[in-house]
Amino acid sequence: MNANGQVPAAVDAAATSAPALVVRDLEKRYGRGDGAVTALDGVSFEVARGSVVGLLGPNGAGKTTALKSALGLLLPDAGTVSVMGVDVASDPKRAYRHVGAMLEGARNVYWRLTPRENLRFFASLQGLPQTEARAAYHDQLLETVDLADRAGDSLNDFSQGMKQKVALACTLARETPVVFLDEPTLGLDVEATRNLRERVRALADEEGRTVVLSSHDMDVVQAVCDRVVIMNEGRVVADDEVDSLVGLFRTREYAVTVDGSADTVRAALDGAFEPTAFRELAERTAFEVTVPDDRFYDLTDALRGAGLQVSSMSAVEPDLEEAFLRLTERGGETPRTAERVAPTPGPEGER
Ligand SMILES: Nc1ncnc2c1ncn2[C@@H]1O[C@H](COP(=O)(O)OP(=O)(O)OP(=O)(O)O)[C@@H](O)[C@H]1O
Repeated sequence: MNANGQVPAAVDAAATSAPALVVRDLEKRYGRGDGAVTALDGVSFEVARGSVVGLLGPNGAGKTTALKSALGLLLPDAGTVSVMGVDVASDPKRAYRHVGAMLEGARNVYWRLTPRENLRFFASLQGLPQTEARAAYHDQLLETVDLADRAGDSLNDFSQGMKQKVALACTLARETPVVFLDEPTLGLDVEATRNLRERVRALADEEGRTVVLSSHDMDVVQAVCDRVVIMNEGRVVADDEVDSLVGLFRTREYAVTVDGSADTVRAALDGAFEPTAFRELAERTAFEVTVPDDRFYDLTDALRGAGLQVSSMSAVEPDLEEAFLRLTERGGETPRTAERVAPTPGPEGER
């Protein structure tokens, strides 16, 4: 719950049932002629209300350009964005009332004010009255970023990391239904990172707010996000639940140990599979092998045919980092695996 004990920020009538964020067919090129860079090449995705969605991609994938377009800070060449049902291009002020953003490199806080004064200031800009409940909410936010004991000190003496924490708390103090966080854990220490993870989940689970999070920290993304949208070279290459993306690769890579030599394994599998990471143990050989779903029994048959007895076989547990690397490793070309996770048109389920 927020300072009012309810879902924050009044939502206007047009916005009552639309998804929190709808991005449709966004295109953006920077520059002209030979030097032009295509930053967004037909980007579409939706974010359901009350969910936490990670926007991921390697450097230059177009994440910041997409977020800036969603905030109306940048005009796309084509496509539309709506926030809580409000079209950003035709009604930017109304759309902006629904969204708070902390963009990388833009830490807009007032150095002469204290953290508590900053929070009050950003809340009042949003038209939120100063109540006791709101003051208590601000204390909670300062706890989250581990600055409760510095709440009354001037920011002038704060380190960069501390100012960033204040900026994060100020973004949340606007109590907007949608929050964009660009690299929110950059520069945060372990304790503050853990608090932030919990706070982000609480924003969605307890306050019903929607968070779009861009981060290179896959542990954070895997821990807090319901879904991820992965971009590469200006396109969406995956849009799915975190568990599904990780699961895409779950049954594919196996760690195998057989009774027999590495040479026998190579002779049995080479040409048909690509065994790697060989380790010869006494009388046994351990190796890893990637197997397409429909060829698992070809693998076991080939080993058995060579007289090799399998003493252990386990799926190598992938994580989001592994999924991310596999989905983006092939440059601009959409990876084959992503065809299974490409976004399907149609509304997201409301939570
Ligand atoms: N103002 C600009 N002028 C020219 N090219 C730009 C500009 N801003 C971004 N680009 C280019 O557009 C592409 C997408 O950049 P963008 O910053 O959106 O990517 P990103 O995914 O946010 O990357 P990062 O993770 O490094 O922040 C890149 O090739 C980048 O060089």
